[in-house]
Amino acid sequence: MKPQRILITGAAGGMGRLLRPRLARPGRVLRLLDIAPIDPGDDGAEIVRASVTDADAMEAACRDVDVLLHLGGLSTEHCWEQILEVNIHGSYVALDAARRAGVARAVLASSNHAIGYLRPEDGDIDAAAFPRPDTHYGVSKVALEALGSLYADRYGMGVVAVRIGSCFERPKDARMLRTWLSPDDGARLFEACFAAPAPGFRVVWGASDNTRHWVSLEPARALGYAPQDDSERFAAEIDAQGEPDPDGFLMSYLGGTWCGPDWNTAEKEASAR
Ligand SMILES: NC(=O)c1ccc[n+]([C@@H]2O[C@H](COP(=O)([O-])OP(=O)(O)OC[C@H]3O[C@@H](n4cnc5c(N)ncnc54)[C@H](O)[C@@H]3O)[C@@H](O)[C@H]2O)c1
Ligand SMILES: O=C(O)[C@H]1O[C@@H](O)[C@H](O)[C@@H](O)[C@@H]1O
Repeated sequence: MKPQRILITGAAGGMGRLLRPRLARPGRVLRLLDIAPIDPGDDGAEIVRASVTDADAMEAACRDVDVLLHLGGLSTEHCWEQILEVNIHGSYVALDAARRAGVARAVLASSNHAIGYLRPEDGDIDAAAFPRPDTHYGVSKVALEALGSLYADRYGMGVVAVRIGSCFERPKDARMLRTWLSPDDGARLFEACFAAPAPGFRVVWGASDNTRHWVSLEPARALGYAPQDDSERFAAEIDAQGEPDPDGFLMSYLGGTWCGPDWNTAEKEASAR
């Protein structure tokens, strides 16, 4: 049987490193791509040093691939030109290379920041809510989702955009108790996205089964995701850091402080001119 080959872009990054051991298995080849160096490891992974903005390199990287897991790009706010080139154009290049190479499934790392301006106080947020991006970065994730929708409808690719909350070893603050995606649940969720039959295009929320939650997991569960972790086991430690201001940006918006003045990149760019 042909081994399942998964191309992971941005594999040198935080999530890529957390996911590599969790997604590796017999009969599967991980092809790991990044502009940054990647540990060769001893798991038989194929390493590709390339940019997601390089169409020829991406087409070569997509050859014989069954699934594209697109994590690569800028993972925080940047100036518009960089976001446009790396996150928006780079996502187009990656998806179009996948189409040309006949890759049937794409799983895209979208973000809570695509809907960052939604307010949890208005009730549990719909995972596939209409975009409310909080930054240029958030706009790039909306564009990523739109590209995914286009490639599903026009070219018949199965595409799942995961609006990831906060995927780290552990939650770091009171907001992340609401948005945390444990690395193990991250792997479970991506496996569900790889295996779901004929998903068409879906937008799902990427979080663990946190007691304190803001966004519905139902669309992800409908794909077969069965989360097993809950950030509550870190709650006592995080609560001991002190009660966050309930009216501050951190707790008022899904995107947290990214909705506040510290992340107003357009204003910073204007004042630097
Ligand atoms: N970690 C989270 O909580 C979280 C939450 C929501 C969304 N996401 C998204 O998930 C993805 C992975 O996040 P992360 O936390 O691992 O980020 P990260 O910054 O640690 O990793 C991103 C990787 O992409 C690589 N990269 C940057 N430009 C590239 C290019 N032109 N070509 C190829 N690779 C390039 C970087 O070198 C880096 O290794 C990102 O798309 C991020 O926006 C992450
Ligand atoms: O909102 C969050 O916690 C996370 O959102 C992701 O999109 C970002 O890549 C990451 O840097 C943030 O920590």
